[in-house]
Amino acid sequence: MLRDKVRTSTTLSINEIYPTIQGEGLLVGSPCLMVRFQGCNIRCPWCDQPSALVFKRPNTDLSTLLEEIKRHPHKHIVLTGGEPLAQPNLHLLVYELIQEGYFVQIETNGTLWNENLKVVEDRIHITCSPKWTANWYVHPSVLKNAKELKFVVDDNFSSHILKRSEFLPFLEKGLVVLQPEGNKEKFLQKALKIQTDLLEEGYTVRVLPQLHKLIGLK
Ligand SMILES: C[S@@+](CC[C@H](N)C(=O)[O-])C[C@H]1O[C@@H](n2cnc3c(N)ncnc32)[C@H](O)[C@@H]1O
Ligand SMILES: Nc1nc2[nH]cc(C(=O)O)c2c(=O)[nH]1
Ligand code: SF4
Ligand SMILES: [Mg+2]
Repeated sequence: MLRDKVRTSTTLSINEIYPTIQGEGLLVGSPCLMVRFQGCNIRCPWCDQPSALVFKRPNTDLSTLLEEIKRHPHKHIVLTGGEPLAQPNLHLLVYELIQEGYFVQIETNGTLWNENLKVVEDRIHITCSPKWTANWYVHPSVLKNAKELKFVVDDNFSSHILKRSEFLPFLEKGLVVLQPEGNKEKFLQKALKIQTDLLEEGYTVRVLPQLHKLIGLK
């Protein structure tokens, strides 16, 4: 059967799969299965998943990956990395997950898109985290489909980034999360100051440290 052939001939580059609580963004607190891919097209100096940036493990075929996912009770699947949209076959996994009734979230730096996702674009929760290491570039299709923008607040971040024309609609709709780099106190205070200043201008942004790091989860 064609579907079986696709499942056994398709491979993806997996770093790790583990159950946890969504520690970031608008879906924070939700029990989820983290599916972390290997490889990323950019390099952020403070990336907290450095082991996922390299290709250490051999690829996994789609059928084996689906069997592993189905062994868990979780319905919320977080596709992350590394950069999940750098996986050429990501769409084939997403099709299968949606077909099986999973809630699919993609954590992405936003620089890449996969046109094969167009047919399911309205059924994925895309969390886009734009990066200065990519000069804040976000692919137009990611901008069109993202449910939230999550900015890491570090020394390079400032609120005028949020006023860029491509990000302003998210700011106006209250769909921006400020995430202090490394949960560091100085970046938490910077994020809170930005939040207060923006409130004076009529904008509401959320400040959310990485919950999993605070409660000792991965
Ligand atoms: C490791 S990345 C993987 C997915 C994708 N490459 C991306 O950057 O969105 C997952 C999330 O962790 C955030 N992140 C990475 N390192 C961080 C750090 N040191 N402090 C806070 N957030 C960090 C990223 O901005 C992103 O929102
Ligand atoms: N608990 C937990 N939540 C997360 N949300 C996004 C993560 C990521 O690395 O993409 C992440 C992570 O690494 N752990
Ligand atoms: S884009 Fe994401 S995975 Fe890639 S280096 Fe930056 S934070 Fe890490
Ligand atoms: Mg992480």
